[in-house]
Amino acid sequence: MMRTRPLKVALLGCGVVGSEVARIMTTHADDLAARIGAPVELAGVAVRRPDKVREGIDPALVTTDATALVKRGDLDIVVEVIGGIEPARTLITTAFEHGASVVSANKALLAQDGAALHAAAEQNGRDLYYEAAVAGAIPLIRPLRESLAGDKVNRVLGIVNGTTNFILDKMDTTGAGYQEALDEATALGYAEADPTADVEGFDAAAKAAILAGIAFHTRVRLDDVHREGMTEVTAADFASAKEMGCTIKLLAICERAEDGASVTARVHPAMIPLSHPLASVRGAYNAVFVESDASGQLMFYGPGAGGAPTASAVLGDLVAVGRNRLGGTTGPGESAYAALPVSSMGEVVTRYHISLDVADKPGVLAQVATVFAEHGVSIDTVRQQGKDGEASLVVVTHRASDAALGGTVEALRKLDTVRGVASIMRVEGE
Ligand SMILES: NC(=O)C1=CN([C@@H]2O[C@H](COP(=O)(O)OP(=O)(O)OC[C@H]3O[C@@H](n4cnc5c(N)ncnc54)[C@H](O)[C@@H]3O)[C@@H](O)[C@H]2O)C=CC1
Ligand SMILES: N[C@@H](CC=O)C(=O)O
Ligand code: NA
Repeated sequence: MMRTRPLKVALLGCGVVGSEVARIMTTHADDLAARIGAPVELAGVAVRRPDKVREGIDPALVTTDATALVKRGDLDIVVEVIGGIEPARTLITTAFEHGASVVSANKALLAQDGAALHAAAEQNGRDLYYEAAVAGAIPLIRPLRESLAGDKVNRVLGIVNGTTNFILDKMDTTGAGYQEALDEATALGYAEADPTADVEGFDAAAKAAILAGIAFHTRVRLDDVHREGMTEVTAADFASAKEMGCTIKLLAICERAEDGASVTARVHPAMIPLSHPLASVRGAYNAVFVESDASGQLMFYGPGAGGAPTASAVLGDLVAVGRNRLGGTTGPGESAYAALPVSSMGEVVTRYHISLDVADKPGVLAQVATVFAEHGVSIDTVRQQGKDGEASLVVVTHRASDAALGGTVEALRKLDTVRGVASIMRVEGE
């Protein structure tokens, strides 16, 4: 039966995502009401620039005072799509204190302060939902939190940043320059307000922290995630990858250690074979593999960024939270009971592709191979190319720990015959 009193929703932020949330709330109002069991009323919209024309939004609802809006006391749900840490954090906490549930797309904030926000939601008997915070439209948070709650997740691996996938894809397939591709991703609404968050891997690391936390029932914060961005990936790296039958993607990888006693989370560019499904993830699409004991391997794929896809996830949360409000209940909160330690990058085990500039003279190859052996890193293949008395040596290793590889590279740099380490790239997905 439809309740006549509407659920009151406040929208904080009306940018790329917020404007799409408002649009769909209006155009799909009847369906949303039928699905929730009560009409949804847009009760206020907090913006920074009040003079901007916002099609479909009643100017009387627009305010620059987000704090006063969340303190109104009659709101059922606050949708936070401002981004950043403050004032978003205070606004969300204030919304809980004044009786509202919260839907947010803010991965940066959740990765930094998720535990405190969950606690505030629980203390006030309200919901905190954030499907849009990871991989845009792709349902990932709810499947991990709910559908897989009876299984044991061992690994989450994937492409979780649309902007960098868009850039790397363009560099690989059209030879476009980095800046040109980044400008296009920004114009399309994929990039963060400060795109450094995308290209330096902070955004993907925040998402990795959120995914690892839910997957392993353990608190994982942004600082626990090893992070390398993609700004140093060059056309030469793509050429090396092609020679190996690979391409390069910025990956987020969260793993449970083999003994189950700890977990790791990392973000870095990696070579993956062209035959791997992640290699064909194009543009701003995301794809995430989840491996669990009983389910085996699951793949989640779809648009990972952009206004409308992200709004889809926000509205899905809005419906879920709205139903909870009507039912006088809340959904699952934070689950961190396992409290596993998060190990450092040194303990991660994977394969490596290393490109060295060396002197082209007898004995160099043996010298280099000895350094690898001394550090317990086993070589899979070596390829050498001569160029005017100098040579380039491409070594691909078997699986080794990051610590062992680090020690190897340090020792290689000390060899007189090694002129430089041109690139080191991890090889995943084999
Ligand atoms: N754009 C995308 O593809 C996705 C974005 N997100 C997240 O969604 C959130 C919003 O992202 P976008 O819409 O892309 O950013 P945006 O920069 O287009 O929109 C944010 C809006 O909030 C406004 N704002 C800032 N401070 C404010 C304040 N104190 N009061 C009221 N309004 C304020 C800004 O003027 C801006 O219009 C961020 O947390 C972002 O990480 C999540 C998934 C995908
Ligand atoms: N900037 C982010 C937006 C979605 O989370 C991205 O590019 O993935
Ligand atoms: Na999502």
